[in-house]
Amino acid sequence: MNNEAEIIKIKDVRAYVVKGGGADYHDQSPNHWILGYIATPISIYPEYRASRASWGLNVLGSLIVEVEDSRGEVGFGVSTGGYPAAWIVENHLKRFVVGKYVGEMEKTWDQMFKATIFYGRRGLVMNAISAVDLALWDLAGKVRGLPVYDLLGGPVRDEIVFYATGPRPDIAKKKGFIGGKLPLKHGPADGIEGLKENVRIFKEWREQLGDDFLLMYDCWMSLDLPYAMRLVSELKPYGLYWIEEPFIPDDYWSYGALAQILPPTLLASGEHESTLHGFRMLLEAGKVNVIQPDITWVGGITPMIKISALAEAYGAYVIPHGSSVYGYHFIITRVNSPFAEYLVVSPDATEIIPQFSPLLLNEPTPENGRIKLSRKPGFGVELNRKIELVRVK
Ligand SMILES: C[C@H](O)[C@H](O)CC(=O)C(=O)O
Ligand SMILES: [Mg+2]
Repeated sequence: MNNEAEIIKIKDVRAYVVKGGGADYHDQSPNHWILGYIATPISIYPEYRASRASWGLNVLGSLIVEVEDSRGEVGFGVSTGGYPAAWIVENHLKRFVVGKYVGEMEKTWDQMFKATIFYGRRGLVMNAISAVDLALWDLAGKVRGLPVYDLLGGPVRDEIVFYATGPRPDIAKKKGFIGGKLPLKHGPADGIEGLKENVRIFKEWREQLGDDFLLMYDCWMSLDLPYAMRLVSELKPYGLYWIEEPFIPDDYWSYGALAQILPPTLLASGEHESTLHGFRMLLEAGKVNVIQPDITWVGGITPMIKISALAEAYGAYVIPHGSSVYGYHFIITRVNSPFAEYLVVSPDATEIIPQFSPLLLNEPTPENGRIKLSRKPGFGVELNRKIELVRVK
């Protein structure tokens, strides 16, 4: 750390909310594929089965946090969490940031986490902490003139390869992705007919796409153990690479039970998990092979360093959920993160557009299924000032 950076202090923190896509990629118009007929825990209620907008998956909006240092340099970070998370940043977290020197991420994170345990640990509070932490890493990179991946120890590979999440794995394959993750359509409430339909959809894609293309199913917490066991048994002959998030995050024991019948199919989960201890439970009791922290939800880059090291000790991959550029800067520095997720956010899943569209400028987007990161300082992206940022106080 150069001496100059040591004495540069943070003088202001600002929180904003943006509606319409961005880091809250579920905040889309109701006819977007991501809000359609996809199994969720609340699908057991027929009135909430056909559309994920019906029960409010798109209510939050994106959170943006800016941190400004005494020389006027600004770093920013993003998350979901919308207005309530922005309020937490302005009215609670700010005090742990203003007056710190640029680069004090570990101490700031520890203070923000410990001061919010009484109402936090997960969800909105971790969204808020994430955006602050990412803003601090962005600023630290800008002050030093280095990309965040250099602050994390430097790249272990030249480029990142991707799988794509969405209902059109055929387009993903044509565009050079190494695999596709399908949203599971039916959950237990759709009965045996729904289960057979889930299997039929998967089988047809496998036959169309060939054996070497990775194919996964994302169950978005919607299954119970007996259903998951049967689904996996029926999909194994068709080369299910991983089954993702079959159960609600706290049910580590169903994860552990399912893990016993899975190999060679992998068990993936963790996008709604947080804290080092939460991931320890997922790895130890849940026996997951792939953990998927979302860097914009889990608390930012700072906790990722520990969580990723823990996963390595368990022989597990770390393939962050979503996370866009924040994930890319982390993944490129970690041996146990062999590829990345690209979440298809074009409404009909036919185009490859930036994951956090329209929030960021210069957001890297896979070309031929891969990305080479630039050497721009910080995370190398800027806020798109043409969209409406609403300041929250
Ligand atoms: C498609 C999934 O249901 C969800 O919207 C995104 C997700 O969980 C993932 O990308 O993983
Ligand atoms: Mg998922």
